Amino acid sequence: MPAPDLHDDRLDTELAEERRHLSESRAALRRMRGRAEALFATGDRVAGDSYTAEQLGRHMARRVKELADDPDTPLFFGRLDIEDTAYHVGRRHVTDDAGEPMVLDWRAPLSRSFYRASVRDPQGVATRRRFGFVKGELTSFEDEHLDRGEELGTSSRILTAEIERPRVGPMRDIVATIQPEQDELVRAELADSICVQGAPGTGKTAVGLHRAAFLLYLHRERLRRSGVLIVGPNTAFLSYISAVLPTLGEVEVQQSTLDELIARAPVRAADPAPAALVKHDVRMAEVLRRALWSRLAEPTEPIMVSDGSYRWRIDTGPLLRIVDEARREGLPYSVGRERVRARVVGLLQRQSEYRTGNSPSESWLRRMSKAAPVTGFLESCWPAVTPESLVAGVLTDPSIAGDVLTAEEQDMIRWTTPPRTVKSARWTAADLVLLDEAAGLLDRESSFGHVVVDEAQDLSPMQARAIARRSEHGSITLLGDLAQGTAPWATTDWRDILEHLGKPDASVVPLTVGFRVPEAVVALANRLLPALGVDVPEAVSLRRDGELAVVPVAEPADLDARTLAEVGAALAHEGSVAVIAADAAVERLRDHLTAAGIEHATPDDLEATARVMVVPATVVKGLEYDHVIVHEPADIVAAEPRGLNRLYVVLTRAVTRLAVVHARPLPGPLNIA
Ligand SMILES: Nc1ncnc2c1ncn2[C@@H]1O[C@H](COP(=O)(O)OP(=O)(O)OP(=O)(O)O)[C@@H](O)[C@H]1O
Repeated sequence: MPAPDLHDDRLDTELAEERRHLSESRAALRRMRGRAEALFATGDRVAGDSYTAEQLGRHMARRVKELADDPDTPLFFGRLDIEDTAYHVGRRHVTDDAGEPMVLDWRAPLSRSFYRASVRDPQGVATRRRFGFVKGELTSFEDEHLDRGEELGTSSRILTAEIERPRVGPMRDIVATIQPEQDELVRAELADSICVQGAPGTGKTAVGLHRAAFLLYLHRERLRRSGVLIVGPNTAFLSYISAVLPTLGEVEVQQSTLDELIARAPVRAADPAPAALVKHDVRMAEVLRRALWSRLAEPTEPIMVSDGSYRWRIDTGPLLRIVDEARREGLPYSVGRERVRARVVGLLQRQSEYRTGNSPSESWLRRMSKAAPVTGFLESCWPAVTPESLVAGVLTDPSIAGDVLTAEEQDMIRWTTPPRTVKSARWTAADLVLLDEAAGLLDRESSFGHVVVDEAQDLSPMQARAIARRSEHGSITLLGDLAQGTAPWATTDWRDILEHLGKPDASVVPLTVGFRVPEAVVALANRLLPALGVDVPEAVSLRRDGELAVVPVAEPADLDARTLAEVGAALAHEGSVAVIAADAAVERLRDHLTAAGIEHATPDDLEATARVMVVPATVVKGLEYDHVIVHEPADIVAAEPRGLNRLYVVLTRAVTRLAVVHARPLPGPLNIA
């Protein structure tokens, strides 16, 4: 019989101890949750009034939710040994009944060393331990004895396994394996606005979401009041990322597309491309500003108003001064209008005080502010305007733009048949951006404490201004890749967008290490880069595994069948499968899958169990799949002006295998050997 391996024995004992710590931590978390639930149940009885009861109730409900334990997610994933004390690092704090920490939240100051300590700068850490899990079961660990000069970096087995694991379902958090360059961004100060330029799969989305969670932890009360907003490119993307923050215990972050954020009216019409381009141009802000303020007029008549006992009069001279002063104060239009009204009433009040010796009552002041001569004066000199009436005015007669737009541009946005009333206007998506700008000229927009914008390279200047209004008193994290810009107005220089966002001094930080796309696939996609007209660093993939197949099909009629055969081949492996095709081919391909009896889903269906999806090229941004089958790249390129950028996005969605099936010649830049 072979002698027992003492080394293995020691490891087994340690593993058993760690497992015990895990189950004790789970039990402690259950008790924490139990206590929170008990408090929740009695909350309304201890609260003094219904408002406090509601506030307390909401707080407790959130706390109970935050303390939910997901049996499939490890409660801790690392351990730091510092001066003979072991600290387990996990998704949230867990304390024992005496309040002693059993697991430290990954965002706690001490946990920082888990991500940053190195042999060169050990930060007091003797050993860093990473745990391997299979479905919530602790199965292994890996130690780095920093005090003995051992450091694994990206060769960590556990990191590699995490990166290479097959993808199924929505995006997961990366707390266990955040890399030092990512951690620096995640833990940046709340006051700092940053712009992350990163090649596909470098973890930009992950960094943005983890930064939001980190800021909420550190500035809980402040950000709870002002709010944190995540802006993503489309609903499929938002569904994909929606689970990340809740798994990190953050359940109160607003996640929205830009269109949803500014949707003050339904979209019922579409613009021709040239008109949309003009409407998204930053000069439209100036056009709207001019159109609005040109509505002011000089007072030409005095105000004469009676309160039933006396008659009062304000001459045009003082009225002119009031309007001029309010104009110079630079207030939003509607705020200025109310200020003018208040000053007019103030003058009436002074006259009344002078004549009667008494201060008039509140109701007298209210009556005067609504009196017909006062509102009549306002209507002629500072008329009420709504966003809809302002934009409708400009689209009915764009000549108000003067020399800001050329005559040709004015013609492009002019309504051919103006609606009978503003209410019946059929707004386009670009009009909503204008309506939002108009609303911002009329009133103050409330600002979030922090805004994360993903795929930000696609923001138009006017869209960036919509976000600027919502982050005026907060900071932003801008995430994107200039090479993935597909919108007609996509930026080629981050400084331009940052300027429109009102954060010109934000630093632009590159991320270059790719965690998604295998090296061979990155190499293919990188062939497109020189043709994209942007200056960005190439991605370097951490993944040496993965497969790439370019599949020529001789007969165009066989293209779909060959694509289906690739789906069949992919299904023999573990993980998700996506056919990505030009939008026009999507329905047809879905029908083929149905006819072949292959279960399939759409990308925004979170509940779907099917492993296969057919995804239109225009919605695949930000998403990833284990096996990607790209159907006819030439059609994807031909479908839109920035088709090559779209193809670059499409080719960089694969985690394990990419098959490019084509009957037409491959787009030129892909052919460079
Ligand atoms: N430190 C990490 N550890 C493990 N996985 C990571 C890490 N960083 C990123 N990933 C994984 O790599 C994949 C790509 O990340 P993410 O989607 O955030 O990249 P991205 O830069 O936003 O990509 P894209 O430009 O295509 O939108 C995701 O599956 C993410 O979980």
